[in-house]
Amino acid sequence: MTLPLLQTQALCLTRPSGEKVLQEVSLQIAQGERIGLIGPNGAGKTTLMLCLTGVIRASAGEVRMDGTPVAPGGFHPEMGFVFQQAEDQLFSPSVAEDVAFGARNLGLSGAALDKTVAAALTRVGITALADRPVHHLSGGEKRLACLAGVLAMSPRLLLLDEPSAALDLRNRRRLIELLGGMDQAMLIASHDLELVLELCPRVILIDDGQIMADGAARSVLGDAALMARHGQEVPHSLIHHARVDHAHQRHVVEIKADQRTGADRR
Ligand SMILES: Nc1ncnc2c1ncn2[C@@H]1O[C@H](COP(=O)(O)OP(=O)(O)OP(=O)(O)O)[C@@H](O)[C@H]1O
Repeated sequence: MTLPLLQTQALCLTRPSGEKVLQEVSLQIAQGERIGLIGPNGAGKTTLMLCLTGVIRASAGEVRMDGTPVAPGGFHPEMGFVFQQAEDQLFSPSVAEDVAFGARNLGLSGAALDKTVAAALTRVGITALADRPVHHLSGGEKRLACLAGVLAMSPRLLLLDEPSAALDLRNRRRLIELLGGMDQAMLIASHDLELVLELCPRVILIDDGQIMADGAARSVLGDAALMARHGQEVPHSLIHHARVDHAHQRHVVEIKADQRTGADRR
């Protein structure tokens, strides 16, 4: 049996206030798989990503990468996390130095480091910003700089939190093409459902810290009743299909309340 790239088992996070932010989240991500993570504001998408990368410690359950437990607080360069708030991620005096930071921590230096940084800047289309102070970037430019910094570390799993937020149409399209051309696995949390539809064959819908559906993107995103129950709308480009293509509906894997046992829900 092939080991999943990343696997969680019954991941829970309860705040000191008693609020249950994640409840028994079990999922698997295969090598190279692209998954959209959708759900309303406050559903727990960011919190889940922070737990997956070990940035915050879950109250119960575990995360494994290649079968090995992910230690909270550890350095996990095989996972590249692009934060929702670019300001949380950028801190070096210039864009190039920021992009170099993680790669340098992985042991790159000299010409090899320069080459890696130049390649990452080129991939996201911000070569011209290399010497700019990070606090002189626009919101969209900051997001691209964050992405370049993560790509420079060649992670095997990318976790992208609202990657298209603040991007203009040209940069959003560039991002979709860039991500679509990559063979790394990625989990993309987004309210941009058209982007999710374009990039992700699989979608996980979470609400109230629980996985509510996990299945083929067109099936989950095209299920109007399911989407409405969780404050979502069927993406425009699917509305026609949702009306006429009932065949897809059969494949929706909605997790009913009485089935939420913490077992693998795929
Ligand atoms: N540091 C924190 N302390 C206490 N509660 C928090 C903290 N960060 C987030 N929360 C709460 O945890 C819940 C989940 O938040 P989270 O940011 O994971 O949601 P999300 O699905 O990413 O939402 P959005 O779509 O708005 O980005 C929310 O109720 C939020 O208010």
